[in-house]
Amino acid sequence: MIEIDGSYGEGGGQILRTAIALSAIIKEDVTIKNIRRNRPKEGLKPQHLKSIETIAMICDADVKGLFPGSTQIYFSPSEIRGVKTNISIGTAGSIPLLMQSIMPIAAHSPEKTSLRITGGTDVAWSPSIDYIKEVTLKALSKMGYRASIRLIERGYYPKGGGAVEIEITPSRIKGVDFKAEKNEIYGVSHCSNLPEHVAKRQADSARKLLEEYGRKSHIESKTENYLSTGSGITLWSGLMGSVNIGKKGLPAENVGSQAAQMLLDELLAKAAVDIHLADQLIPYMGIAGNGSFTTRELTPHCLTNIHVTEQFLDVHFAITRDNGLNKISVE
Ligand SMILES: Nc1ncnc2c1ncn2[C@@H]1O[C@H](COP(=O)(O)OP(=O)(O)OP(=O)(O)O)[C@@H](O)[C@H]1O
Repeated sequence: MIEIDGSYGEGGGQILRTAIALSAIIKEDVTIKNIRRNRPKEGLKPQHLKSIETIAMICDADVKGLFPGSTQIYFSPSEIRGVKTNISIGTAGSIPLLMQSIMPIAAHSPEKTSLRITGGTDVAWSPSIDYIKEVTLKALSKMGYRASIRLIERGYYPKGGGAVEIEITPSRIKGVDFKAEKNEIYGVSHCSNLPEHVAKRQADSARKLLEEYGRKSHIESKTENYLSTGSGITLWSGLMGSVNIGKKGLPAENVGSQAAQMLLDELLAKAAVDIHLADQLIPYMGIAGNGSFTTRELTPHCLTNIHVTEQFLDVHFAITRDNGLNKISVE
């Protein structure tokens, strides 16, 4: 049995997602203690509970300690199988983060996995659904990963009510040496139950700042009347993305220009992947047993994911410097 200390490094929910996913893939029991110790309110939140419940269903696992606020769980997996089911995280729990926990496992199933997930699609401290589709999945597809994602309705904090369908096809993950790419910039600026000009102003201000740096962009504006009220913007270019969520008191112009600035920070660094994709790729590179990328900054999320992945798989990640960037390679 593997023991993981959930307070290590970043000490957040990602340790849990990576540990449970890898436990299911290598079929080895795991105990995780001190869950989310470094967060203001430690223990399992609805998003984490639903992730573990869904993974337990996919691999017929025996789980102990699965309740809201729990700080220790024991997870004992069996065979992975394809499932077709609906999952409701409730309110605005992050759909992309639940997907992050399930995606590595579903690729190892002998059958397809089809999930319809309800919750939040565009919430703070999480990739947006557009980021998962346009950045994460694009990188993973280069590694042989096969999935399709369909956005049905957006869900914003606090009401949620968003819905997404994901279908994952069994696939073999292979390592890739990711290189910096030069691509056009795309984006989607959206709002719900707010005037049309909110999404438009977000898009216009992002476009304007990108133009000042000589970058042309194609940003769609969308206004809908969904269950929840909110706004946001996701920009992407190759394997770089940026996400910003609107909030009361933050002018739409700032939502757009901050997203553009975050993307520019990534593009100007000329690394292969952005700082968020970097941490997300680690478990897949571990599974593949090879691959590399450069990234602008090594985040605590990335370093923690490396540590957790190394506890489960017989891999070592080397961290070196390459032309002023951080290079991560599987050895
Ligand atoms: N703006 C963003 N764009 C893309 N990915 C993001 C963004 N913000 C966060 N992420 C990703 O979301 C994940 C967040 O993990 P983290 O452990 O912080 O979340 P969590 O499960 O909600 O836990 P906690 O509530 O404990 O913070 C990481 O993979 C991170 O890279």
